[in-house]
Amino acid sequence: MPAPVSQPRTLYDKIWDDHVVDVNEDGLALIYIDRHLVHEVTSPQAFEGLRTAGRRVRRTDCTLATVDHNIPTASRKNLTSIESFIEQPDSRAQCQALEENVKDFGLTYFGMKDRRQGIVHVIGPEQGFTLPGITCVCGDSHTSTHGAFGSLAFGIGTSEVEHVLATQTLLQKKGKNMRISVEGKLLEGVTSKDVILHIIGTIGTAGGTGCVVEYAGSVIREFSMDARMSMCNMSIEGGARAGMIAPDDITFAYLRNRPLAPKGEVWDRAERYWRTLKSDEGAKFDIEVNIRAEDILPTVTWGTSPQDVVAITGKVPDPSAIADSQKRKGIERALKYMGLTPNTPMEEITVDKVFIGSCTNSRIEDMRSAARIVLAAGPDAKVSPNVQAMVVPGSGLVKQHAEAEGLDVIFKRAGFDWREAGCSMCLGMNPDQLKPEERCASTSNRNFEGRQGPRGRTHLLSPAMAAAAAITGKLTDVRKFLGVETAPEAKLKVTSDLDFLTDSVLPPPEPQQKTVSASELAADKVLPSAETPSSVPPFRVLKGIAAPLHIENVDTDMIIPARYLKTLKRTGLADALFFALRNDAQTGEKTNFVINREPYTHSKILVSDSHNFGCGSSREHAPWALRDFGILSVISPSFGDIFRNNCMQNGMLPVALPQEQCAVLAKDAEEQKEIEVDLEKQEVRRSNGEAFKFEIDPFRRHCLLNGLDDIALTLQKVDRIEEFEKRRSEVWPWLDGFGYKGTKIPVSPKKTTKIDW
Ligand SMILES: CC(C)[C@H](C(=O)O)[C@@H](O)C(=O)O
Ligand code: SF4
Repeated sequence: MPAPVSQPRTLYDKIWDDHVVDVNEDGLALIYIDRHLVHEVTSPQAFEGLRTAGRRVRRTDCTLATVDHNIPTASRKNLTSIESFIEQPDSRAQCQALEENVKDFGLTYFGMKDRRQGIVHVIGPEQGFTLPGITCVCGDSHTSTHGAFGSLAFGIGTSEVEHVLATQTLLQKKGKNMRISVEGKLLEGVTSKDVILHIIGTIGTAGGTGCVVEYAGSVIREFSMDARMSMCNMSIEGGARAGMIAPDDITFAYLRNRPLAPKGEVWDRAERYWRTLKSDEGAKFDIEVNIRAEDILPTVTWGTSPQDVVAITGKVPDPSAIADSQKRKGIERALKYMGLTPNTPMEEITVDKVFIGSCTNSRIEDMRSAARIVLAAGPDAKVSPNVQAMVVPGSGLVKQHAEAEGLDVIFKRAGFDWREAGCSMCLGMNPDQLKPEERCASTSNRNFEGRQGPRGRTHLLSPAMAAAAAITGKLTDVRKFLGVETAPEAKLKVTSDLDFLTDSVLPPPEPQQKTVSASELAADKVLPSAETPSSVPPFRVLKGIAAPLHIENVDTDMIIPARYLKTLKRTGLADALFFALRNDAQTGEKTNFVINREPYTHSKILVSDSHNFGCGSSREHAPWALRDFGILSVISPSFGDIFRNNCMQNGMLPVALPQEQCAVLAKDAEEQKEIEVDLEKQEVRRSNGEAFKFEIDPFRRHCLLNGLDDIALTLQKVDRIEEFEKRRSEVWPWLDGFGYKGTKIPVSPKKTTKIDW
């Protein structure tokens, strides 16, 4: 509850304070979640958990579901059902499971036949589901996108998805405040994508770990909402779980008249509140980073981490010039994977594929920016003969909007493939994938090994740069296409998003404030006692062989590639663990990778001597795969935030120790000496008896030691949640279910009380 506070507060502090339902003695807070987006990959196990426990979705009016990751982007002209349309059986099963679940639990769902369907992070803002001042979560790391509206938005794992579905709250530790200011004037041809790539290159992929980043400065203030979303989207690539931008007139103009935005007097009231959402003068930031706009050039990545950036005018780095041996090895490894020779000018790198899409860059402005370059290349410009280029709009509505502006014609005429909405080749869970060693200029956000297909090679860049690469067949400085006079008839006609949101095809918004009260919920369900043994096995002391790992920034795509996320279960993933490292891509034979070798095939612990283990995607499949293999504890100098949380939700212990101690333990592991992780004493013991102490939140320690289930514990606080909801309805009435009439929603809930939008 907002208490009278005299201290200057940051935007993050304010939103946080407004959402605290309860705080433990050790500072762990239960925060209320205003908006929950759900997709097919990270939700099946969560719904199954609800079913098993006999729980329902607490706030169907605050939950919105869609399919995006698995779906084909081929024409939907012949689409009758998911069953007949999706060929890959495991992709089909996940999409069908979501369709079942939204029916069973009474959720609003944008299916493949609904033109509002699209990537979760595109449709939330588009519909006005995302609003300033809210907390917003999704089982997806790029939920940070929604912070562009001045909200606290972050990705969570599947266990937390279940927690939010059941309780509409999350247990959270407050992060640090970080501010990144970009001041000055951007050079021609430099876009928000270049700005965020430059920032990640500056702070590194672990730079924002444990922080919520506020982007500030004149450059950010001048950015449109689409540009702000591209920036906040990639906060996770900078290690931060959330990024945010103070809402302003640009934000309000974007939101006004969106289907789910408040209307009339409620809008006025909301806007008055939203205008208070900015960091106070003198508010304290734990970390401040200042970037000069003039230092940013059109930027691309050369390696396999989003921090591996270089200006397009630059060259592939030369590892022989790097003194630090670990860094040098990292670069050598990345260059080998990328098939690049040191000192090659970036503009000489030829590409095989171009992908314009993903939740970073698939909005209308991204489409326009790419189309502008195609136009500037001349009326007869064609995609280079050696290149296959695809454009995948972020939602059915973006597609329709782009078509109304004739952008599809510009792309198609030049030989681009114009597709239907979805995540597509961003991670290739559908048929859109790179072949081994194919090189792609991609507007997505991750260039990890195997990200766009096994052994595929990714260069991240802006939509304009991607279009330029498609035409020339090489990574190209987009500025070569600027200042080119285009024929008057070739100029783009620009129309408003709202034309596509308010026409007769969409049901008009209808404010509705009915919610399931906590007492209603409690009445038909005896709450499980907190001390009831749950399915999470307790963790006390773990002794055994540890596998040493010497790779920096081990991302969750490396721990488990996307194609193994298509499961409906939490088990059976042992063979998928570190798949690309354990299996030779050419021969299919087992490699010499550490956990393939004796005695490490029996590892119970994994020791990384390098930072940022488990960064990237929120896939809980990463800890599930480790656990299935038999590894129950990971020791590393630092962890990706979501991965760390996900481990603890599964009775696994992530231990953060100083880098020197990790190096000592990794050496012990190399020598096949056993290591003992003792949670009770909070220490890691070497075989010679030396002990390294570690820190852990007291509450998390208690839960792990006793195998306690967070949901059962939270449901014991149902009175506090109900109290919060009552006040929320009074103070922020626009947050209760606004919405659709329901006529277009193709679901008929079976077991649950139906709450219409
Ligand atoms: C599938 C999902 C868990 C994942 C994420 O969290 O980011 C995906 O969207 C990705 O981009 O890798
Ligand atoms: S990063 Fe890619 S896969 Fe993940 S949500 Fe965005 S578009 Fe989808």
